[in-house]
Amino acid sequence: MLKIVSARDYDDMSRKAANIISAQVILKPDTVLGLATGSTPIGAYHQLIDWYKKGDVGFSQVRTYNLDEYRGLSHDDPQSYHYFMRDNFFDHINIDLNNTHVPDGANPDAEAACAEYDKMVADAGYPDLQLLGIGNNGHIGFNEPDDHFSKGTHCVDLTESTIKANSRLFEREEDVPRQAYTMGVQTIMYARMILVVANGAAKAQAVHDMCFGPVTPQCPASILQLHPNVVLVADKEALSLCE
Ligand SMILES: N[C@@H]1[C@@H](O)[C@H](O)[C@@H](COP(=O)(O)O)O[C@@H]1O
Repeated sequence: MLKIVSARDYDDMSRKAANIISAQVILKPDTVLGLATGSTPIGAYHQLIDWYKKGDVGFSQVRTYNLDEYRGLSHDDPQSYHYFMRDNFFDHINIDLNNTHVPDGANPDAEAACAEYDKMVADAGYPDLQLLGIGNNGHIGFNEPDDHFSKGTHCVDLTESTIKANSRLFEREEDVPRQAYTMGVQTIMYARMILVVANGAAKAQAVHDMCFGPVTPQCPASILQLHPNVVLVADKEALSLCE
């Protein structure tokens, strides 16, 4: 079942998403969280930091598994998702960094890096709650439109549209890595609950296709229609084609 929650704007979307994550962690302090990068979830992370500082929620027993990482970036590279997660979330809450996991983009052996990550996520029993953003082309994690749905963690070639979209965070478009390690669609579907966040008109088509389009690997997010417990929190612009 896919439940749509409409938010007024980015801040409202972020607070609503943070409320859902926070409730999950309060109810199950040793929650396994699947986490996402990108601009969209930053507001939710900052809201959770604020509630942590006020003593409303704690992360001492939480374990996290991120969706993806660029291949070839070291953990300390400011463009890496390792760095992003520390900078925007982990360094500001009481999480044990040993309990946080991101695919090892610094390992050039793609097969080994992906197999190792898959095993870690499986050993953790898969996320209780998976937070997801959505790409303009309907990608989730870095699972790009394709002719089949992917299974476990694997190495992907990023599409031109993703490289272009993500280049805003790099100095030059040439600096955007061309490959990434990402959890597969099947792994994402193993999460017991999935929380998708989306804002802005650029996401309207992808959000529409995710909710109401055919279930097809051409829009990887569309498979979420088959998951028993998905919540989409999106602002009005992202929902503008869903009326
Ligand atoms: N790999 C990430 C995704 O996990 C993210 O959901 C998406 C949207 O990013 P944003 O939230 O910045 O629009 O793009 C990136 O490529």
